[in-house]
Amino acid sequence: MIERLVVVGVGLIGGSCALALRRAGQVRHIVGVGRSRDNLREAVKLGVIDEIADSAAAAVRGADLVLLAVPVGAMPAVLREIAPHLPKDCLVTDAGSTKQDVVAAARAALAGGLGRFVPGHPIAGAENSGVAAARADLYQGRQVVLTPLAENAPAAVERIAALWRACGAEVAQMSAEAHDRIFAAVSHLPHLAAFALVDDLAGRSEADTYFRYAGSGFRDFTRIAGSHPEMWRDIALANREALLGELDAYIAELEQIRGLLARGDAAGLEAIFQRASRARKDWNPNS
Ligand SMILES: NC(=O)C1=CN([C@@H]2O[C@H](COP(=O)(O)OP(=O)(O)OC[C@H]3O[C@@H](n4cnc5c(N)ncnc54)[C@H](O)[C@@H]3O)[C@@H](O)[C@H]2O)C=CC1
Ligand SMILES: O=C(O)C(=O)Cc1ccc(O)cc1
Repeated sequence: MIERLVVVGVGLIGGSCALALRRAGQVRHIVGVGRSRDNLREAVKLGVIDEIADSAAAAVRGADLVLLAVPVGAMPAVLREIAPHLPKDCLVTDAGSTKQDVVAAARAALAGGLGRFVPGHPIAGAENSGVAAARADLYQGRQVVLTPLAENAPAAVERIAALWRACGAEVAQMSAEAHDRIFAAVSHLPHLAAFALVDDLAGRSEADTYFRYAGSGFRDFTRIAGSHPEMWRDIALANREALLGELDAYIAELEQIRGLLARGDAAGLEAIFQRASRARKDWNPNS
């Protein structure tokens, strides 16, 4: 049982975790901290948090668990603010979409107390943000990746893993480096590609006509272009090196397809489509 859970950033991700833990009967009192007073008032109204704190520093006094669910660019300042006020046995975890930058920020802010910080990333979410989008079942059947540090005691890692399992998630572990390399390819690049396509079309003089006729393929490819701009700015910059590598690989693949198309190479095009179609169906036949 968590006696006092502090959620810094009560939006889609932090709010959903609070709702899930409450539903699982794992938490007694939830304190929310954030930038927007209106959002926090809504969080109280929705039963996501019990109390609004004026600052992260004030909130963490007496806490036994702190979840950081702010955009990754905001993590360093939050970690610096809470560091001097964390009770001795209080664990801190995060939900940031990138891990090496958040770990570096924790290392700088917590120094000797680094063992209390267990980095994490729920692989569940949506293009919607804010506490109004939070759902108790967001993590049901989804994966959470923890990237434990050498400084973490096994019991600390297990406590955070148990927290996510109580939310309905399966928990995996890998290094922060492996995490950022993998998610650059399967999450960060697709978001960039979707933003780019929609931005290109939206900037055209006949944009309304294009959008009027766009069908389900366009909808599926671009749903995530409606995602939170500030959050994705932070993710792209935090994972810049890996993302640049993935962008180069994707551009090279597009260049290859462009060459085949320009030459009218039907067999070459079909071979690529064949490989991709089979891989996509093997990955997830039902979606
Ligand atoms: N949206 C998604 O699908 C997923 C997001 N994440 C990560 O979770 C974190 C939160 O994302 P969401 O919940 O989607 O965003 P959100 O926008 O719904 O919630 C973030 C909350 O943090 C608050 N906030 C922003 N800067 C702050 C600051 N400096 N101090 C205090 N509060 C601040 C905002 O007011 C907002 O209430 C991000 O690090 C994101 O990368 C991880 C997995 C999925
Ligand atoms: O909207 C979607 O489908 C997503 O891809 C959600 C998402 C966004 C960011 C993450 O770090 C993890 C999952």
